[in-house]
Order: sequence, then structure tokens, then C-alpha cells
Amino acid sequence: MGYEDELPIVDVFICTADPLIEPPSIVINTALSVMAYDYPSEKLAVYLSDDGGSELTFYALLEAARFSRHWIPFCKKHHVEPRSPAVYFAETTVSGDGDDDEWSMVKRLYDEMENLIEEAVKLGRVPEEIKEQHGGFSEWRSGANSRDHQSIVQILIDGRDPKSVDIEGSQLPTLVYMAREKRPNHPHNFKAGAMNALIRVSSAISDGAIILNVDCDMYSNSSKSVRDVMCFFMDEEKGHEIAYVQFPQKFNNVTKNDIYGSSMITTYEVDFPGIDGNGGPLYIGTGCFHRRESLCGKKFNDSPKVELKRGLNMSPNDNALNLQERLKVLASCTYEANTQWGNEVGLKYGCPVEDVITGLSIQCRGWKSVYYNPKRDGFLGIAPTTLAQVILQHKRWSEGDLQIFLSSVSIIDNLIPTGCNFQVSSAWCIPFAYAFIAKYANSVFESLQSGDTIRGWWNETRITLIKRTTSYLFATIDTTLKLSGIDNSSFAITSKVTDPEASERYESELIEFGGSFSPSFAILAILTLHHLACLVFGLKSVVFGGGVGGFEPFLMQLIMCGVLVGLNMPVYEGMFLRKDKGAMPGSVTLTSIVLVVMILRRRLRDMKTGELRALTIMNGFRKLFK
Ligand SMILES: O=c1ccn([C@@H]2O[C@H](COP(=O)(O)OP(=O)(O)O[C@H]3O[C@H](CO)[C@@H](O)[C@H](O)[C@H]3O)[C@@H](O)[C@H]2O)c(=O)[nH]1
Ligand SMILES: [Mn+2]
Repeated sequence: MGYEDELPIVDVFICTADPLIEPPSIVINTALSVMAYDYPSEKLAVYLSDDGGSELTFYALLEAARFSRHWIPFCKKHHVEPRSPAVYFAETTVSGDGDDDEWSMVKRLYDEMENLIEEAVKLGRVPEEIKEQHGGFSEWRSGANSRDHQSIVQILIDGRDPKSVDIEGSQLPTLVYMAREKRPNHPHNFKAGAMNALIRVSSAISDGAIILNVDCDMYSNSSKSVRDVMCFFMDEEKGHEIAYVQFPQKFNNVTKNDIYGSSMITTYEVDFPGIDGNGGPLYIGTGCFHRRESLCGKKFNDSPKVELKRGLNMSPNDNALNLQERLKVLASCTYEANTQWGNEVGLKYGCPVEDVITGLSIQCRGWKSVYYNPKRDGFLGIAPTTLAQVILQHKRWSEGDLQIFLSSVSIIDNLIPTGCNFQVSSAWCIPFAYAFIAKYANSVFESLQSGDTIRGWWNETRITLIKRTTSYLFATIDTTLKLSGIDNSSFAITSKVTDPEASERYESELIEFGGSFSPSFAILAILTLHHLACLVFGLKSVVFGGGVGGFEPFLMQLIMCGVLVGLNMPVYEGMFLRKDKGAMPGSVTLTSIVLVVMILRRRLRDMKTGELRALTIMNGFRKLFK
């Protein structure tokens, strides 16, 4: 049984940062999905980093630890897939092999647990009678809040303790809660900072050679994910060269025609325009494994060839109290500052796409990576479900990418489409129009070939245009500010919850513009309205002017304008037709009308009233501004 014995210890790192936008019930489902891996439990340790420093998340994990005693043996016995209980129970009505009693019993336990957690979340705190049951809650007695608190490390299940067994008597995996120390005057470096604290804390508990990192919403969709990956790391010839294995980022809430182009993300990350000489991905985002060595700054050549067997067995005279103290120090700000994490070791700081720069730096130190896209998706997360979230997420990413690949070329790349949209009525755009058509003809072909719907392609094209004029523009501005020292980069966490009404609109593929005034939406509204006006003026010239003949260059513009208007139909609907809460805020619509009328004032004035009669909206505003 060589292979089974050789399997290395795996430390799973889950990051969460805010119990309100990353609900604890989502977080623990991710935890349970990895705790129930088809992998020897004594070689599995799961760590949750809670940057929200929330007793609610701690409580949820405590409940999950209790529930795992039923869930893990149930999964193993009935070959459950996927092993996120929420997803599994939503997808099945009875157990696959007909053992309904057990299925119902475990489901009831799950529902009870979910209710308890959700009640506490609604209440905003953990009820006193529950707090009395676990000493860990005392950490919150001193009024810890998410920005200012001491380090909290609680081993909820100690895998080395023979008493840590499930209801069938089998060993449970180790489970640890960590909220690293946070102080207002000490930069915490977002997810990268959390990951580095996890690296330090875990090295004193299980010290697995392999680390798996998942975001709190990225549950494991396959019980074999970890085992599969070992085939790469344990490969006799090439295994020792590999630093990380990256899964594509996929989501379980993408609608049929993917209105926000979420599935594009996979390609976006894999096609990263880097010097990816090894055929593997550069980034190490969700669902990735890395060798602890490679993460901690070691060069490939300096690493011993066989080091997968490591893993810490606490020295016998190390008592529990000692360990607690040591863990707290490892999760503290001072330790972090004194040992140059993010500078010399660990995940890199100062860039909002820490995964990309860290992946890059690992590759620069001589390691290789693998891109692994198994038939059954390894991990599934929650894609943003409102336009504002999509724009914000892509702003963060492109801000990060821009910081990395900042060169005149990438800046020009980002501005051309924006500028072009503004100048759609100038002849300068004709070459662009040709490129535009050729490019889209090609991309529709590719999309259909890979099994997308035509509407999916259409949506993808729209969201790309929207991102160009909003996310990329703001990212460019912010990056410039940052480079000139005016602004600091931040990490806006993507919300994993949407209110039920907005969710319904997402399900029916209505774009969500709702909310208050937003500069991104204003830009979007101005541009699209401008396209519409240009189209109207263009058509007018064709009808009332000399007709199509002699206007060949002009015709190209007209076609392009037509395409843009067609593409942006949902935006006009959001501005003028929709009455639901997801419609474009009135303030945005009004601002854009005012601005577009101002931009086109002269042309409006030149028009004869008769010609405009059909165009009621424009006409009304012409009068308004005369
Ligand atoms: O201060 C922070 C901020 C975020 N996070 C966690 O980081 C993860 C990613 O944040 P999210 O808001 O979900 O961002 P996404 O854009 O969905 O994340 C993608 O992009 C990030 C880089 O921008 C990568 O780190 C992620 O792995 C990748 O999934 C989540 O688990 C957060 O809880 C923290 O732990 N601390
Ligand atoms: Mn996310």
C-alpha cells in the first residue's frame, strides 16, 4: 500500500472576511466540503482565517465541527457528491442507495444547524447560553471588533487527539479557527496577509507539505480534488519541480445566457499576457495547491527533492498551553512585521491580485505549475450577481493587472476602446470598425464552438464593453493615483449575498442597475445614450440628407453605432422602460440625458423641428434646454 502511506499532509486554508457579505453558513459549507475529502483524515487539517474577527463565524464553525461527526461518515459511506451539505441536500431528495432514514436524519441535523446559525446572524450576536458552552467565546469578551483585536486561534478539532472521532469511531480531520491580530495602525494586507498568518500558524500545528487555498464561497465540488492533485506532486519524474496546481475558477450560479459573462473569467486568467513559459498558469487563486517551500520564498534549486513527507508531530514535551501561546504569537502583527512576511517570504503584499504576483514570483524562482481542469469541476464558487459587483470586481483585478504589466502599451490598450466610443462620429474610427467586425465574427464562432448560446456570446460582448469603459477606466485612474502616491490600493470584497428580489432578477437575466447614483453607471448611461443619439442623427442624415450614396465611411459608423445600440438594449430598457427596483436610478438617467444633450447641443439646434417630431424624448429635452 505504498501510495496511500506516502500521501503528504494537506493543510486547507479557507479565507473569509465579513460575516455580512460572506454569510457564515456559506463559509462552513466550504469547510465541510473539504473536511469530507476522500483523503486520510489524519493527513488533513482545515484552517479558517476570519478577517471579520466575528464570533458569528466562530460559532458557525463550532457547529460545523459538531455536524462533521455525522456528515463525514455519511459522505464516505454513501459516496456523496458534492460534499457541501447545502448543495447536496438542495440537489437530492433521497439518498442514492435508498437509505432514506439516514439521509433524512443527516438532513434534519443539517437544517437544525443552519437554523441556529441563521438565527444568530439575524440576532447579530451569539446567544449567551450558547457562549457558555465553549471557552473560545471569551476571546470576544473584551469587545473585539474586526479592525482592532488580539490574535485568536482555536483548535476546534485536534486530529492528533484519539478522542477526536466521528459517530462511527473514525478519526476526524483537524479543524482550526484563526482571526489574526488586527490593529488600526498596522496594515493587514487583506487576503495575502491572512494567508501568510495561516502559513505561520499551521506550521506549528500540522505543517503539511501541501497547502490548498479556497475562498470561503468556493466549495469543493469533487471529493477527489485533493487526491487527484497528488498525482502531479508525487509524480516520480516531474513532481518535485511543481510548485502549484491551479484549478479554473468556476461558479455554480451562472445563468443560462451568463448575463455578466462570469464564465469568461477562466479564459481571462489563463490567457494572462505574461511570460508563461512553463505552460502552467501564473496566478494562484482559488482552488490551488502549492508546496509550502515554494510559497515561503525558496528557489526551486535550493529545495530538497523529497520533502513531501514532512508534517509536524508536536514534540512530546510541548504542552497545550505552550502551543496556545506560540500560536497567538504567530498570528500577531509584531511577528508579521519583524519577520518581513510579504517582502521576503509568503504571499506578496501591495497588489490587489496577490495571487497573480505570488504565482509570478514562484515561477521566477524556477518552479513550474500545472493547470488542472478535470471533467467534474474541482471547485465551484459564487459569481457576482449585480452589475455594480461585477464592475467593482473587475476594477480590482484590472487594477492589479495594470500594476503588474504597466507599460505604455497596456495603457493605450485600455484607452482606445473608451476613446473610440466617445468619438464614434469621427472618421478616425473606421479601421476600428473593420477590426471590430472581424474580431466579433471570430469570437461568435469560438463561443458557439465551445457550446455557449448566441445570447451568451452577445451578453459576453456587452459586459466586455461595459468593463472597458468602467472597470478598466477607474482602475487606470486609481493606479495612476497610487503610483503618484496619492492613493493606496485596497481590496473590495465581492459580496456573496444579494437580496431575494435582486436574486430573482438575476435568475431571469435582468441586469441589475439598481441602487443609488454611481459614476460607473453614469459613464455607461452617457456612452450608450450618446450611441443612440449618434444613430438617430446618422439615420436622419441618410433619410433627409443625400441618402446612402457617397457616404461609405459614414455608413460604417452607422453600422457600428447600430451594433452598439443593439448591444446596449438592456441599458436603454433599464433607463426608460423598466419599473422594477433593478432599473437604472433616475438620477443616473437624468444626468446622462443632460450631459448628452449638452454634448450634442449644436447639432440639436441645427435640426429642423419637423425632422425631430418622431423622436419625442430628444424633442422634449431640446425644448427644455433652449
Ligand atoms: O481583507 C481581506 C479581503 C478578502 N479576503 C478573502 O479573499 C477572498 C477573495 O475575495 P473576494 O472578494 O471573493 O474576491 P474575488 O474577486 O472573488 O477573488 C478572486 O480574486 C482575488 C484577487 O483579487 C483572489 O485572491 C481570489 O482567490 C480570487 O478568487 C475571500 O475569501 C475573502 O474572504 C480576506 O481574507 N481578507
Ligand atoms: Mn470571490
